[in-house]
Amino acid sequence: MRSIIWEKGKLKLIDQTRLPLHVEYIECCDFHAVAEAIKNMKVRGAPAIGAAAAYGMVLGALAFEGNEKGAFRAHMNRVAEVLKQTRPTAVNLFWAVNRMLRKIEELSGREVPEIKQRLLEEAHAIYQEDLEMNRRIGQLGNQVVPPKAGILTHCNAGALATAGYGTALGVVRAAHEAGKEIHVWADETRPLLQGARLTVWELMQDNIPVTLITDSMAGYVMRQKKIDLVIVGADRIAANGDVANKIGTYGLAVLAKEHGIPFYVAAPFSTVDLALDSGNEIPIEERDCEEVRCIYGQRVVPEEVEVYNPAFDVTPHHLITAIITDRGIARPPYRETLAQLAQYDQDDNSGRKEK
Ligand SMILES: CSC[C@H]1O[C@H](OP(=O)(O)O)[C@H](O)[C@@H]1O
Repeated sequence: MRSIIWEKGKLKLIDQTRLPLHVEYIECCDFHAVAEAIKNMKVRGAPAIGAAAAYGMVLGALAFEGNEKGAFRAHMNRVAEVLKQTRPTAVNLFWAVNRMLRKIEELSGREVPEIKQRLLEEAHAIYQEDLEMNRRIGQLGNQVVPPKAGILTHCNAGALATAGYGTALGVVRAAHEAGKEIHVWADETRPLLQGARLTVWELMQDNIPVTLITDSMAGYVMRQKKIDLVIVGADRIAANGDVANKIGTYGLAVLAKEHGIPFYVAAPFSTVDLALDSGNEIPIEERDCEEVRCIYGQRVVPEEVEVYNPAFDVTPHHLITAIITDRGIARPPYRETLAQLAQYDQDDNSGRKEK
């Protein structure tokens, strides 16, 4: 399935808040609609948020009337700020919007109509590159998956969270396609149940064996030796290898360490933020308390109970076995190996475009 479709000058998104019971697309005709879809998690997942925001920039550009370049740039800076204010943790959002702003600067000598067309091409490139990166992540990640493995996942880092194929689930798909005997144990992932609603749905569509567990069962299934490796996605990776990911990831990493189970993170290199020295600097989104009080809009707790709802946590690098990226697998010491992979893109002669 495709979570993001550009069609006839509009952006179509699967409404992920309605899955799996309803497969519905929403149509975004302007950048405000894209911002609302990101904020309300109708589209979610770090790479998917980035791609959606890039197309949001295109919608903003197409709405600009006239050809005065200074006014166009001022307008696009306002569009960028609206999109950047939607969610603070996934660096892919800021990476994608800034890449679109750089493209506008690169084209400062061109006329506005041409800039608009080139922005659409750049958004398509971001989307297509993400798809290619995920397949590369899958290929590389397959190396760490034994011929027969129980794999624990958390949240959804699949096709729905990206331009397609997935990051953590990209590794799962590649192992399955390679004929390995894998069984996925999917954490439901409270409070919004991305694991129960999205990961399970994706894997069942691909006939990949999956068992749903509650988040609190993870330690017990590890103790029962059902798990051979844990693999999760990421929303932001600091220079020292600390990883921000869906709330509950840190606890999984501690449990994996206790049980001697390898713990992998899979992400495109655009998720690495070398400007941040450690995970202490990663902004953690806190979301509406009603997300914890209700399930599918049905309140399940006493009204007005105090709630704390951080959407992410930070897993310290010493709990992470390896970080699987499209540029290679980084292992400790991450500060050095991530910096080497950053250089890889400058040296890469495979014809891939510079970011
Ligand atoms: C492929 S990155 C997916 C990443 O994003 C999710 O967060 P959210 O559902 O709030 O957008 C989660 O952290 C996943 O690991």
